[in-house]
Amino acid sequence: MVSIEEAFERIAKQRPVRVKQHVHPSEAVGLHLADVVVSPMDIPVFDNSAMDGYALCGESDTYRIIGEVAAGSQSELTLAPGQAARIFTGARVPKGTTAVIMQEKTLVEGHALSLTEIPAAGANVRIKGEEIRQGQEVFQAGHYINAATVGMLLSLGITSVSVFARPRVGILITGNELVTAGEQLGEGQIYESNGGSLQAALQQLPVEVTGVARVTDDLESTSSAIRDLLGEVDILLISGGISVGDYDFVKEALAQNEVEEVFYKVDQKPGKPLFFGKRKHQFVYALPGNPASSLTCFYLYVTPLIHQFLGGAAKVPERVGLGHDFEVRGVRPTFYRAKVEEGVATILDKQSSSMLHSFALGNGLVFLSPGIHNKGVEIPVWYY
Ligand SMILES: Nc1nc2c(c(=O)[nH]1)N[C@H]1C(S)=C(S)[C@@H](COP(=O)(O)OP(=O)(O)OC[C@H]3O[C@@H](n4cnc5c(N)ncnc54)[C@H](O)[C@@H]3O)O[C@H]1N2
Ligand code: MOO
Repeated sequence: MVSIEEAFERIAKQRPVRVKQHVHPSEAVGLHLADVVVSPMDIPVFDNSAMDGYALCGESDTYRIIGEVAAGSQSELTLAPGQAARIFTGARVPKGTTAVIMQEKTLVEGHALSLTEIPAAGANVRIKGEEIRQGQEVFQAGHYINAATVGMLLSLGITSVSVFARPRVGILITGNELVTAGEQLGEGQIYESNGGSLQAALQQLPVEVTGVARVTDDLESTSSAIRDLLGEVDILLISGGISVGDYDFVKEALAQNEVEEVFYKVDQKPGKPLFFGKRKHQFVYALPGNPASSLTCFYLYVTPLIHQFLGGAAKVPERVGLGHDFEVRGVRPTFYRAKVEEGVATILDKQSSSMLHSFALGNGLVFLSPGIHNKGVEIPVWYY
């Protein structure tokens, strides 16, 4: 058995093989850039107006309006001192423009324009290249691609970026007692839920879920299902069958498939019988079958490895205040499902590892060591 810190460390030490891939920016959100991005062009692309109003040439009280430029139009208009042009936001400013005045600050009579305020030189003109220059490094390798990055790349006309590929993740569910929702429950049976909750948790991350497979509790089928899945995934998540019962075959089946143990059992509650192992460049987690244990282990120990595949850093837990006195009975350091609001954590009722309701009502896992904790102490939280 390892400590929680040791388990985190052994995962952090892994160096998954990151695969570079070229994708359209619209498919890259949530990923990290594998290479620098150098701008192929200036942004703004040309000098243009930031306002609907009038392009002016020179400083004067009145101007003569000699034409109009709309956004997207191709105007060859050139202004001489004392001349103005009607202009709209985003339109290229005519040659000779010294400033743009917004229309609210003008009086117009026919072709005569007078100003109620004198604009500073260059006012309301967005200059070609003022944001980004052609040849400039726009993003470093490793940059996290958020929605704005997608927009920025498209505004530069970029249609292909190099990213680290989404890891392929497979799920294998063990348990003879499990029945799929929608089917009839027999004696001693329960509805299967870990496949769905793990898949849902994965859907919130940039990974490719290869599928959810099911296997009965026997060594041969478990071993052959693991063999098949290891043919197609980077990370395999197995649910259940990892404890010490007579029908728990996962550990033996992993050994049969040459999956080396990195650790087995963590001194924590819930999720003690967690197994983490690897085979060459592939990783396997055998998550304890209890629904809250399986999801807790996923958030704590699977997500950091996924971030390593993607080229990002693991999330550091935030610190929040404990909203009430609380005693951790027993000897195992414990993760509790909590509702965290405005920096204050309330530990929810019904925390057994078989219970998902508190997990569903909460928004974070808080960590407490055994003993008494007073209201207001700072504790770490992993939001989910
Ligand atoms: N003698 C011991 N027994 C147990 C120990 C122990 O140390 N010694 N550890 C307990 C702890 S802690 C956990 S956690 C569980 C983990 O056991 P397994 O990983 O082998 O999981 P299972 O036995 O297959 O299932 C446990 C529990 O969860 C339900 N389950 C399993 N899979 C699903 C699923 N996909 N959807 C919904 N519910 C599921 C299953 O019916 C069991 O009730 O072992 C303890 N025992
Ligand atoms: O490790 Mo188990 O999750 O406490 O029930």
